[in-house]
Amino acid sequence: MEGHIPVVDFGPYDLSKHNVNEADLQPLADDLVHTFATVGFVYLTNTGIQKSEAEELFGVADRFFDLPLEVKEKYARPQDKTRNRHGWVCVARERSNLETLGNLKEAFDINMPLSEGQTWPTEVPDFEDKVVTFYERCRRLDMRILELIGRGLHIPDVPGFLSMFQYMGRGANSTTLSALRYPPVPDDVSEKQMRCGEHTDWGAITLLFQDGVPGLEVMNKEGDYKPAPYVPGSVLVNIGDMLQRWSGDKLVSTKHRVVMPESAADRRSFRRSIAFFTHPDEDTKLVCLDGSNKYDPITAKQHVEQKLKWSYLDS
Ligand SMILES: O=C(O)CCC(=O)C(=O)O
Ligand SMILES: [Fe+2]
Repeated sequence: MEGHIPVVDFGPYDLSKHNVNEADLQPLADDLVHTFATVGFVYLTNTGIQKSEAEELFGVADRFFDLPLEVKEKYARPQDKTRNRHGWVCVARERSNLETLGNLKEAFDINMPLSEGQTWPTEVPDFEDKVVTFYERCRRLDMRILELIGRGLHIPDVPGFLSMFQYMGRGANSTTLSALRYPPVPDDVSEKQMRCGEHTDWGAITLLFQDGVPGLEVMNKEGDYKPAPYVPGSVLVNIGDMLQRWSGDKLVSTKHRVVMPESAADRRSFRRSIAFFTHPDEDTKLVCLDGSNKYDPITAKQHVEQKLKWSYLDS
């Protein structure tokens, strides 16, 4: 338990394990679903994804973010919301909710496969290779977590549920890997400014890899924000709005934010994180997994379009 967020050992189903007995996985599946139904967030240890793998990605992202503005502009994410969400997002362009200021963060979003006209930044030669490798590691871990969620929810057709994620990274699926970097806190910063304002994630689940600079806070059952610091070697996983709706509100999409750190040293530091926002294929009908008709069965694509309507400052 790190604060109010449980730490769960994913060892029984880490990425190196094959032909694992279903019965041996059920306790882990039950544990995960219980945590996602109550807290909405969990730290997974022993996933098979090493700390060094995330650090390599922080490194290539840093090399991109350190490039001059005019170079980064070439890779700016298009404003046209109907297009794939791929590219660079400059500091303070996005807001997390309608009340807050733009976030003090810079991002490179990767939504594979790239569409026509979208490119990898050639100024950082190993960017594409490192991102594609890490994306695949996240995708594989995702499929295992989703499988356990399916088992823990006692969905009758778990393979059918997993098949709704089959185009992740390959086709009509809006799963996005976001490399994030928060700049040092300016001296004259407004008290209301956040690194990332209060929000819930939109998708099914999110994998989050953080560096050691604090600031992430997750709301607890009492409605208070509590720190969610980096637990070495872990992956922080949370439920998004789409899976909350899809599960008929059994699993909870919990509010979180990234505040300015307190110590002078941390305020002078960049904060880095990688978020892997996992979505089902665009044409997936979100028919309540519990067999109820609590929500209309909109498609995953319609769900994302509703969320995109208000997330930009300049629209
Ligand atoms: O950077 C972080 O630690 C969290 C970012 C986040 O919650 C998001 O981008 O949705
Ligand atoms: Fe988030």
